[in-house]
Amino acid sequence: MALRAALRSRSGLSGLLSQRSSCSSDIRMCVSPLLVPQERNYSTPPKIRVEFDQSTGVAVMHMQSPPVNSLSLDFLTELCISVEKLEMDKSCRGLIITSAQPKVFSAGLDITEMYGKSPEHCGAFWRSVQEMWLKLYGSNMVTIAAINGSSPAGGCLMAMTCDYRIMADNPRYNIGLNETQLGIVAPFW
Ligand SMILES: CC/C=C\C/C=C\C/C=C\CC/C=C/CC(=O)SCCNC(=O)CCNC(=O)[C@H](O)C(C)(C)COP(=O)(O)OP(=O)(O)OC[C@H]1O[C@@H](n2cnc3c(N)ncnc32)[C@H](O)[C@@H]1OP(=O)(O)O
Repeated sequence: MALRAALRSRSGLSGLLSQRSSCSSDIRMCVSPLLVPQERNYSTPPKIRVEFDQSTGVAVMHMQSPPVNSLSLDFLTELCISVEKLEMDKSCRGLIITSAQPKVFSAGLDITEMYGKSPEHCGAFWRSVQEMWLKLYGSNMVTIAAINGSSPAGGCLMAMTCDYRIMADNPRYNIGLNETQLGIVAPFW
């Protein structure tokens, strides 16, 4: 419901984008080396589950945030912390990212994080988006997106930052960038 409300109100999204565009030139400087999980609500189930096989050196990261693994601040924070932990374990050489949700890899940025929120919250959210793709793109591990469902927008961005992508062969699964349809303009970064 909140997504539909946000999509109806383009002004909410464009407000966010104009804010972010104004600080787009210093996005890299905004990125913190470590995301502090201040806003993680520990009473909720984990959104990320990692299985690491010591014998192969390969970790599988299951995204398990119902219904559609949308990239909320909490989700991105957990994901980045999980990647950091694996990075610190030198025996982990490869990372496979996949979805535990049926039919959807990731629905992209959580629209509800961009609608009716304070500038501070929007800033923290945007930094977490940047942190996610910089961390995956810059990872020393071999990263693979096992795309077992639709992966629009930010979901596509996440997949694109991996070294390899393998997508389930199902005509119902979509992947690509749809910001223009949403009225979002990707800022410089
Ligand atoms: C912008 C620049 C960013 C970075 C700069 C760096 C690089 C630039 C390069 C890339 C840019 C990356 C861009 C990111 C922008 C975004 O990601 S904006 C988000 C765009 N996402 C979408 O438009 C996806 C919309 N959703 C869908 O298409 C479908 O929901 C989906 C195919 C994923 C699943 O379909 P289905 O299984 O039928 O489920 P429902 O549609 O019924 O949805 C179930 C509930 O989930 C809610 N929901 C869906 N998507 C989102 C979302 N993105 N955020 C929050 N909530 C979402 C939906 O409302 C349903 O909830 P309800 O049951 O109604 O309560």
